[in-house]
Amino acid sequence: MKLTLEGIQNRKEWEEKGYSLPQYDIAEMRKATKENPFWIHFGAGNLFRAFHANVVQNMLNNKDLDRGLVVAEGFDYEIIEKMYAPHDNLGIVATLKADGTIDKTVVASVAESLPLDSNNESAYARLKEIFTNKSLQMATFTITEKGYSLVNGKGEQLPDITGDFVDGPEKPASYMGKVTSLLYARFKAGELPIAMVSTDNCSHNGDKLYAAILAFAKAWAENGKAEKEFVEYIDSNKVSFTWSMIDKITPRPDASVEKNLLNDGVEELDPVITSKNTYVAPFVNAEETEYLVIEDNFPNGRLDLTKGGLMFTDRDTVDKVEKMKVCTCLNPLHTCLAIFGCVLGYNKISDEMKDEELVKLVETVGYKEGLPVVVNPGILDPKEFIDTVLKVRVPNPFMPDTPQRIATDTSQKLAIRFGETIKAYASADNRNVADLKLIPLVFAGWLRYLMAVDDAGNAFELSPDPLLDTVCPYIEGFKLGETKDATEIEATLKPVLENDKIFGVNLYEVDMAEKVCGYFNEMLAGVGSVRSTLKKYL
Ligand SMILES: NC(=O)c1ccc[n+]([C@@H]2O[C@H](COP(=O)([O-])OP(=O)(O)OC[C@H]3O[C@@H](n4cnc5c(N)ncnc54)[C@H](O)[C@@H]3O)[C@@H](O)[C@H]2O)c1
Ligand SMILES: O=P(O)(O)OC[C@@H](O)[C@@H](O)[C@H](O)[C@H](O)CO
Repeated sequence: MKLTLEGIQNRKEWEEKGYSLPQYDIAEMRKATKENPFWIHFGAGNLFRAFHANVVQNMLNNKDLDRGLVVAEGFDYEIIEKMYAPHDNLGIVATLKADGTIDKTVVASVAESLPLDSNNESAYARLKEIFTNKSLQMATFTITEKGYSLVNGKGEQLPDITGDFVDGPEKPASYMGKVTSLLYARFKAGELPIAMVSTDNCSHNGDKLYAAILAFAKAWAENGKAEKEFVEYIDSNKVSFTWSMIDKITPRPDASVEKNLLNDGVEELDPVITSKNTYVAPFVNAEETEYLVIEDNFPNGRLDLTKGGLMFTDRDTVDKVEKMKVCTCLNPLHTCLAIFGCVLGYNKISDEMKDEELVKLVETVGYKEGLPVVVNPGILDPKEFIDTVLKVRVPNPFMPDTPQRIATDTSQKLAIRFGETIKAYASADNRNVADLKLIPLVFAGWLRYLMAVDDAGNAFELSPDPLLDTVCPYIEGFKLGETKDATEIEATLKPVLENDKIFGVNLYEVDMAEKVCGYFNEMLAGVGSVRSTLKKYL
């Protein structure tokens, strides 16, 4: 059983093994999509394949759509070369249910996959052709939070960005430069309307995309590389930068799922860790639960994607629902488990949900510290949401999610995942930041994590994070078994603790720095001291 257009011709063979196959004419769908694309996605990683592409597949099956999607990959071209091209853009989605069964679907909704690479003339020309097509309604993104950044960890502009600002839209090297050059082509084609929809886990994600693209438009206009009307176009109601909230736990492709598919007879499933550190395979594995709530602002109209389960609402509701998920009911709890999971030697998130202290930790951070300051968005109930996260989704033993995946880019996530709660306590008349006992423990846990030595005293590898080079030097002087006096710790860690980009607040200004240092010192005492610190405070 080969995962190619030819390989799935023998439908009976796949269906006998329980695979759901596309119920539409793939060639016809691809032709229609190429002629009149309506949806392009940037970021060909796992979430896109498990969620966006699967939604479109379901809608194609139900005849709610007649066209699929185009995907562009602008950071890690290996994903296209190694996973999309050899499999004719097909992918297997393995949905891991809480009862242990796996739904297996061959998804064929990706009509075209293209590297967003300005050195690849034909692919770039094709992308411009897509962007100048009147039919295009939306561009979605899953490129991680750092994908929108124009600066490095020290706040310095990235060299590619500086070069692109000067050189203009002809041949940009940076991701956002490339995306802006496609929008420039759309502007030149008659200021055609479009919705730019970030579906990354960052607060007010649409604003991040807008800020990056606007910076390019302004720089190009200032440097005589684009008309000033291009800036007006980006700022006009012809181009929207909608906010969204996305939710579907999508772990990296897992060996147990690969084995299951191999046992069915599916061939050539080898996962790859690309040179840019993306974990990809011809299949993706994800949970069943999914939410995609999007601000309903589509200047070129939109098809009725509610039939695929997407929810459309106003910006204020998206804001509330995103805050509920990203700042309280899911992602902070994930980060607690990621940090302490790595330090306590766990390799599976669901196993951590059998650990008495860790369960108490996430319950307290979630229900006691976070939930009281959450605003109910109305369309999803925060209490029910967190209940399902902690009782069904995260403990699902069939989900091969790892603390190491979630620990990726922690420095980029602490501010939104915990900082908003701290700010809410600081600004409420009836609350006190000092009542937050465990959020500072998690911050201390992160500093302890950065030592890259687990609670048993063994070295482990830190997950990739753009700030490692910036923050690790402050941690270098600390050794397991060597506690220090409080002033010494604070003096060393001050530049980190006062960095509001990392924590969302300056920890000194909210009187939390001392508490974090105290916890950190306790966790330094020796082998087992992370566990004993958790026991002491939980
Ligand atoms: N996996 C999940 O459970 C999940 C759930 C909800 C939201 N998300 C959001 O989706 C994002 C992607 O998740 P995924 O599971 O697809 O990850 P993935 O590792 O499978 O794919 C990451 C994607 O981002 C791109 N990327 C990485 N670094 C980049 C950079 N510096 N600039 C531009 N592009 C870059 C990669 O090329 C790839 O396309 C997450 O960062 C998060 O914001 C993920
Ligand atoms: O994807 P990230 O890197 O923002 O965060 C890791 C996980 O917390 C995240 O992917 C969750 O699985 C996801 O947000 C669930 O919807």
